[in-house]
Amino acid sequence: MTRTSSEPLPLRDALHGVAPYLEGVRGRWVGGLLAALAAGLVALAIPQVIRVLVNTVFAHSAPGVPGPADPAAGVWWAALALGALGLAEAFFIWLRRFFILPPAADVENRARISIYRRLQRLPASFHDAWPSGQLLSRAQADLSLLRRWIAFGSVMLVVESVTIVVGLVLLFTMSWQLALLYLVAAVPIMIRSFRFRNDFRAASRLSQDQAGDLATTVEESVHGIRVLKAFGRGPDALEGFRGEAETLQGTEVHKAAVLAQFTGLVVALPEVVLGVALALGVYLVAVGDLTVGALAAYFATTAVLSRPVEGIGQLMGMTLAAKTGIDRHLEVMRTPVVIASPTGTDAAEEQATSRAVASSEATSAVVLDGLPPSSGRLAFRHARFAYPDTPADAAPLLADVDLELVPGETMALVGVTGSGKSTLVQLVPRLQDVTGGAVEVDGLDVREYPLEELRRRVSIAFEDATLFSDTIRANVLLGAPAEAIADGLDSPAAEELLETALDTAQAGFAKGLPEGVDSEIGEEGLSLSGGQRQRIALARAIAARPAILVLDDPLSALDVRTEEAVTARLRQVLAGTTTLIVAHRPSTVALADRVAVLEGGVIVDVGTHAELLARSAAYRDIITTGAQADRTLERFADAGDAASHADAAGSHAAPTTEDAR
Ligand SMILES: Nc1ncnc2c1ncn2[C@@H]1O[C@H](COP(=O)(O)OP(=O)(O)OP(=O)(O)O)[C@@H](O)[C@H]1O
Repeated sequence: MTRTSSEPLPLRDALHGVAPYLEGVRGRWVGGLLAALAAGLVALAIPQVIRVLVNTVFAHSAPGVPGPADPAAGVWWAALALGALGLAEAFFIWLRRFFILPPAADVENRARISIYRRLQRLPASFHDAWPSGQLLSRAQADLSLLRRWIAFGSVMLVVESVTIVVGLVLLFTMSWQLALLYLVAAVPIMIRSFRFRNDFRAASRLSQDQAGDLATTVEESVHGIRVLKAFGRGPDALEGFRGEAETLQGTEVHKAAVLAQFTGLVVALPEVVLGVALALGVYLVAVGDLTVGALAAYFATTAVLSRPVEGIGQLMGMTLAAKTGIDRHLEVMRTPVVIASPTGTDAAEEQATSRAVASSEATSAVVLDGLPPSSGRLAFRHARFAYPDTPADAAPLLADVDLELVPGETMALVGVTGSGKSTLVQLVPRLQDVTGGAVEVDGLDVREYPLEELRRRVSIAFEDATLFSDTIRANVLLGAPAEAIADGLDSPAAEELLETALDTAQAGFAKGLPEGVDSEIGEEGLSLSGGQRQRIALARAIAARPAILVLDDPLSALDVRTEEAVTARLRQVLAGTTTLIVAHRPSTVALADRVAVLEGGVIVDVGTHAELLARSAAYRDIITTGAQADRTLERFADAGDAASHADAAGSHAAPTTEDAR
């Protein structure tokens, strides 16, 4: 999916958008600019010394013309001045880099941290809509463009413009006829530059968006490499990638052609004019209207001017690319955070990051006054929800969900595939927000809680267990209460929490890995089996010690016996924790205190497993499908390893059937 913004932001607006990143670096940028200006002016002074030098020599050698008293000394002084000016120019160039490079890297870093933080805060629906490659390119390539523009482009654009203006003034002081001739070349260049600006900006935006799409394709195919291999789709994926890469190549070539056309004009026109200027200059010297020194200085000045005149197109291109990068960055930064804390803590956090204030200070300020104590009560009050892309005339996915869980209760949520179970449970920690009605935790609407506090009370484990490339210890203790890990992830308190969580989730296999719980589990935990990943993710939810545990079918990849062992331990260890578990199989449902049936966007029945079996045809339908799956899995398990079954039932840390398999 390509995300292309049709309208570029007005310049003022774009600059205003990046202003927070520039705080504290403006002084150094100005210092760098002054140094660069000084270098440019020194470069322009060199031809003036040449003029004096040449006039001195020619004045002395011309017969009948009175020369200076000591022409040799004049030459030495001029040579010395040239050397000194060369050294001064080199020093000022060094000073520009010294002033500007560190703050430019700082700006890039701040912007990168800000966009990362923003991505954390934007709702799940934003991430559903935006391809990851687009976000990657906005966090990487676009910000590198910004850094290069601050460090080089912005400064040199000012310096080269000033150099051109001052150079033209100097040319006029030497010979107005020759200067006028040089200026004639500049007018068509300026006219052409307006068209260039529009063409290049459009090409630049297109290439940056296409680069983002290409990054998405790489990311998706690396992520799904097993599927591509298994289905032999590698060559097709390569073809698709080649197509996208060639499209980008075409755009880049077009971009280069636009730039080359402009640069060609900028280079060629002054060169042609210089040829004419040589003839005119010699004539002016011959008729005595110009000194030889001034003619030499004229050409030396045009040589100094050639770099800025030729480079101005590149610098404009760089400026436009950086502007496009800023627009793309701000597109993400200005996407509203629709799921936010009510107290304004989010805004404070964002500001704090822009100012590069230590994040720990910024995020810890959560107002807890007036919040009810955590008891584990959970209720859905006429909750409605429809995804944003639902047609206006279609019924919402969740039409009117009314359900209450008492503290400590385990409730299973069942429903046919696609009935909205996962969506419903995501409303609890506000991964999605209700579009009507309310979800209450401990008697208070979840939208009334600071997000940090809500997510402390509610912990969730998903069917699709996402792990991070870190140790098992770090993954499990990811959401652990601050007090448990205050002394580090290997403190006794953290160790105890880790033990209990792994034991409850039947994830004892972790201890058998080469480095036990300190084993690195590879990118996204792909070195583990699906069932092992699910159990680590479950242990992570348990280690958060929530008042309310939401489990979105987190045991689906386990065999029936391992699942039974996990569920039985869960009930023991989490006796006081309210648990809402999305379930498909009778084995999970049977362990719940009550079961709620979701159908047609409403809860159609609530009761114990036995009660529902007796009275609900919908429930019997759903559960029969689940039971068939159970039996199939059981047959696999029986054929597998009977001995590991005995282990699983008898010892919590022992390998389960799934591990043995
Ligand atoms: N991000 C999304 N944007 C739009 N529609 C979505 C999104 N996520 C899910 N849906 C749609 O909402 C419906 C319910 O999905 P959901 O995952 O909540 O169902 P479920 O009952 O959990 O299904 P399953 O039992 O298969 O896991 C489906 O039709 C699905 O296509």
